Amino acid sequence: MEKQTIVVKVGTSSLTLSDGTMDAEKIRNITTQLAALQTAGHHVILVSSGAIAAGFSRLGFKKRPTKIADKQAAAAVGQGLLMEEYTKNLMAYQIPCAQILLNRSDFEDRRRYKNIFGSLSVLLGRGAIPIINENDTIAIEELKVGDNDTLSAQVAAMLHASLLILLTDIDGLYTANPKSDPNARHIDVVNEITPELTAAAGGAGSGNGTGGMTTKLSAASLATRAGVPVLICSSAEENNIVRAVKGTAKGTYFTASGHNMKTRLQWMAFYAPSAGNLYVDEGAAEALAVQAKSLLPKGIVAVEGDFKKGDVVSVFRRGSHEYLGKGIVNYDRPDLQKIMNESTSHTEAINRDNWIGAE
Ligand SMILES: Nc1ncnc2c1ncn2[C@@H]1O[C@H](COP(=O)(O)OP(=O)(O)O)[C@@H](O)[C@H]1O
Ligand SMILES: N[C@@H](CCC(=O)OP(=O)(O)O)C(=O)O
Repeated sequence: MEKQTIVVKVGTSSLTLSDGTMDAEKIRNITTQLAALQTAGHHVILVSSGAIAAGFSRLGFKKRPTKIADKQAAAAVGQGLLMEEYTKNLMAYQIPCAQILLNRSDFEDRRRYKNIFGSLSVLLGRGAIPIINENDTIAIEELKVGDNDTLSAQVAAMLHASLLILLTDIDGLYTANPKSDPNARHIDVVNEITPELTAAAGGAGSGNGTGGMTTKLSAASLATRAGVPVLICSSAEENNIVRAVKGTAKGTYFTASGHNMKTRLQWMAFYAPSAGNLYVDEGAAEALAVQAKSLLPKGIVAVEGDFKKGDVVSVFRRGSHEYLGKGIVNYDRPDLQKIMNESTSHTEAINRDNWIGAE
């Protein structure tokens, strides 16, 4: 096996018993497989849900709570218990594991983004398995929509992983939710995430999981765009993580649509807030969208926002306001405003290397 970086995301539905509490046997099974991959020389990162499941009964709830504050409290208790379980299992293989709690928004701040990358790189370089979960106590949207799927895609993209494995309680994506539609057919390979496919993806199947296939598809969209293929497969099949890496697991495989997007461009494409808008004429729109050229000040017809040199701005076609992409601008707004629309040669407004076009 060639040495690879593998990100595995395991959902609540794959870590729990039918009453919603943590299943230690399932955790042991997953860690055994991760240890096998790590021992074979791969870099392995686990994104694990399950904190709420591990904590609610210890906190005196009879069943999995539904109120946000209750879930956050349960997760605060359960996260430690979950890590205790992973640590104990991985210690048997002398593999250190690390807890990292993140939220989607941590990727939007450039310094935090770099820090995540920095510590993950050290952990992987020193043979540890990072175990990531949402920072549930402070999560706002994530607890409602089950965004560990997205988080795992963000991590896989950042690390230029060879594969993102989304382990769940079903063996892949179907044309409809098989739990409610007996005619649903399994989809083996997805080369393009079309609106029809998104419409076929429904919400969570059990009372334990959140997000269902909807969040798995948006995760697959982010990862594949950054150049990382994705496999959705079942955690119930024996040894399925190892089989997924070998290419023999049954599941739905999403081929990478992009090419190994540079980490700096990923930040710009997926997370960077836009500090302003530029509107360009037809010639400039053609140069950007078709000829893969830089944006010159002469092609800009209007600017909006109080942006500064080095900020990320969005670019639109004049008239139709079609979104063309995002880039790092080389001027403060007042300076660009003075020279826009002028044909004298100037430094590019956005250099091609700092540009990411719309899909
Ligand atoms: N088109 C579909 N194909 C397969 N599963 C689907 C589909 N639409 C909805 N689902 C549901 O998604 C569930 C998996 O998501 P979820 O319960 O959130 O799991 P996890 O906890 O692993 O994230 C499946 O059990 C299934 O019921
Ligand atoms: N962060 C929460 C789970 C949220 C989540 O994404 O759940 P799932 O859809 O089961 O992966 C927890 O640890 O309980």
